[in-house]
Amino acid sequence: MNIETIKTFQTLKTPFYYYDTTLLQATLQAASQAANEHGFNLHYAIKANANPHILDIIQSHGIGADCVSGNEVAQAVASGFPSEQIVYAGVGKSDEEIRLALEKEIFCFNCESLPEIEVINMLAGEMGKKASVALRVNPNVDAHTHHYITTGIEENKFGFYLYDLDHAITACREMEHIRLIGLHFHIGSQITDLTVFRGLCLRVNEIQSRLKERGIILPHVNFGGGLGINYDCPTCGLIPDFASYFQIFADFFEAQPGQQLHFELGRSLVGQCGSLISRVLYVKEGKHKKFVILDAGMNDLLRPALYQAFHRIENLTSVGEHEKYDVVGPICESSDCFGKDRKLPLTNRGDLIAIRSCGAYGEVMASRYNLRELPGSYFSQ
Ligand SMILES: Cc1ncc(COP(=O)(O)O)c(C=O)c1O
Ligand SMILES: N[C@@H](CCCC[NH3+])C(=O)O
Repeated sequence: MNIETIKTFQTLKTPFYYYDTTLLQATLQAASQAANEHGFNLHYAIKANANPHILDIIQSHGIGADCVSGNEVAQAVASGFPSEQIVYAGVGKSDEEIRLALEKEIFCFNCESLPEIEVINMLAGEMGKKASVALRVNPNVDAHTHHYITTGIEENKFGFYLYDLDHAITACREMEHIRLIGLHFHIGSQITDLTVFRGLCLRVNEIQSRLKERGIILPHVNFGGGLGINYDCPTCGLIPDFASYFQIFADFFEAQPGQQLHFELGRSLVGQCGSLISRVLYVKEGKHKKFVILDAGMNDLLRPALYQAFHRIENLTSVGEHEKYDVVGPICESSDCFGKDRKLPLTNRGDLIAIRSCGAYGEVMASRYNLRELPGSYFSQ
């Protein structure tokens, strides 16, 4: 962040999210180019950041949308994502949400259980429509990420378990208002070991050859999202290595003739462009440590409290000698801590602090806990 930007921050009410739109544009460009090289279809997982201005920028790159609620579907449509590029996943779609998605004629429901598909079939019938459906399969592939954000092993609630798949396909084919068009996978988030995706490809190959023996080839395969970002050193990896990520699917997935591949990236598209900017309210000396108390709390950025997630913390306005601090918020919870023993320049009341890599699952997970205001958002020019 340059001096002019920091000067502007001084005039703004903190805390707020700041988005570097130049970086966002460059990231979207890199991702689209890498996907296009292989003819892959790219969707943006709106759950990562649903700020309308961010959505405007993303949809202008011709990227589709992956949604997980009726409101996300409505927002995607309102933001200009074409219906035929909208997919909708989630283990608990309500009747109202399903009706809305049918009305908007989205490309595909990524379905997670037979009871859900039976309801979609019934509602589509009532509305005189046919719903396109992909089965989300839980492939039992460990994503080697934080336990809370692993979604593709059998203990997780997500998707059809492998032993249920044959039965589910047969059942779908008997439903009058369901058009079965594909398979969907999403094994977890913040995956930094790319060999995990190779493992996913190999498992999907096995699943496909089993289906092929039954004469079943579905035209669409969706590999979900999950590509991680570098939280330890954002500047070392401002733009994730999309080329290597997509190359894995090109190399290891045995696509059937005419089969289309889809991806739903969230974090890797928006994570590095956002920072949470806050002010130091107090510096408090404890017996064993010093605390920097910010005017931002876990209600503004939940990730450290929820997943013990690491985010880099920078003092934007002080330089010089360093000290170790615990950087905490004002919320009445001990987990309201953004970082322990962080080395920062000698820090004072009024200093501006940036918490980096907050573009994904930051603003969108903010709450009004303790009846605090929601954080604002600003964008680079
Ligand atoms: C079904 C589905 N697709 C895509 C994503 C996006 O994941 P990520 O932000 O890790 O790319 C998620 C979130 O984990 C998801 O649940
Ligand atoms: N919210 C999580 C990721 C969950 C992704 C949604 N399935 C995070 O901040 O890392």
